[in-house]
Amino acid sequence: MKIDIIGAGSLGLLLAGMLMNSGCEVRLWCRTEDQAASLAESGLTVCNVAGEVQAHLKGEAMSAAPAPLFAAEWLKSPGDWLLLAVKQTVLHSELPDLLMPLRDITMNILCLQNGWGHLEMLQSLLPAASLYAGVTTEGAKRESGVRVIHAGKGHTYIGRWGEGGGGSLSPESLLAARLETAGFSASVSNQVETMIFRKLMINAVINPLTAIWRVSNGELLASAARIDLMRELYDEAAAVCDAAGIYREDSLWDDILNVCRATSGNRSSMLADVLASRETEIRWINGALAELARRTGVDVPLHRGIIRIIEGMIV
Ligand SMILES: NC(=O)C1=CN([C@@H]2O[C@H](COP(=O)(O)OP(=O)(O)OC[C@H]3O[C@@H](n4cnc5c(N)ncnc54)[C@H](OP(=O)(O)O)[C@@H]3O)[C@@H](O)[C@H]2O)C=CC1
Ligand SMILES: CC(C)(CO)C(=O)C(=O)O
Repeated sequence: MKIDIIGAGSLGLLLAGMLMNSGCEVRLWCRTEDQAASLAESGLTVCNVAGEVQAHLKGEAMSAAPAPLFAAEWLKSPGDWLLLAVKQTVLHSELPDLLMPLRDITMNILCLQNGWGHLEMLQSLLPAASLYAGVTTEGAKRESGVRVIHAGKGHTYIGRWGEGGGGSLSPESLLAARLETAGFSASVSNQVETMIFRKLMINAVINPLTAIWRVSNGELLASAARIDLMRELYDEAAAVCDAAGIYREDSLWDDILNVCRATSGNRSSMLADVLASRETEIRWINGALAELARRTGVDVPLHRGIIRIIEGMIV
């Protein structure tokens, strides 16, 4: 299986390193020539949280190049899967131009972004492509352009966007099997919309509060005042899901508390973005929820307020 990955950040490097280590052909498409050159020189290292090396690929084994070359190269030599491992912000701003030459091409694309709204955008941009959502609880943290930490082992659900799931020989089943061979836990889901919303609810409660209070995920549970506000955000989000007819498990609130415990030392991705003065993904997480609330006639004043607070942090 030949896999292209656009985005050589935390998740992209983790996927590339583990897939290549298990013998898969991977082409990695970076934002900068500098990172592609560093990877060709130093190779790629994946470590676990204890600092032990899980995979090391030598520089000469790497196929890394700047992303603007991707479309022309793909047309010359097509891959089986394209994995998009950039942030929502980039997916909506720079990726459309980069992918435009593939507009009429039939190809399989897996979108790994947290949040909601990107799949519709991509489907209208690339009407011939088969789009899949990848909802992952893997934890990845890039240490440098050539080194990534596998910060937490999770599970990845892969599901066809817009249509029911396929059978055992469907492209998504083969990709899930390939990820399993690489050491990940992965399976196919034919309820991908439910999975996306479940992850969105978790991110909508945890991410903005960690970013505002500048605390780790676990520190959200340190006081009753923090938990109360989390609960109020959750209740608003749950009302939106119910009004929109989106299934939600009864255990979801407890699941959110458990994510805080399981990732207690983690800096959420939104806190990391705020600390690095990068635009956050709030528009596609709480923002998507607020938009759905508007369409279903539910009021979500806390989410609306929190979106403005986070957006005001980046100038
Ligand atoms: N990290 C994780 O554990 C998880 C992440 N996700 C989701 O996965 C997505 C990616 O997250 P993550 O890997 O953490 O993010 P990172 O910011 O670590 O990585 C994004 C990468 O995209 C690159 N990039 C930016 N612009 C372009 C471009 N025009 N062309 C090619 N590459 C570009 C960045 O390059 P540069 O650094 O040079 O700017 C960076 O390497 C997000 O939507 C996130 O919500 C989901 C679950 C877990
Ligand atoms: C689950 C959580 C909150 C883990 O940090 C996450 O997905 C994120 O930080 O974006």
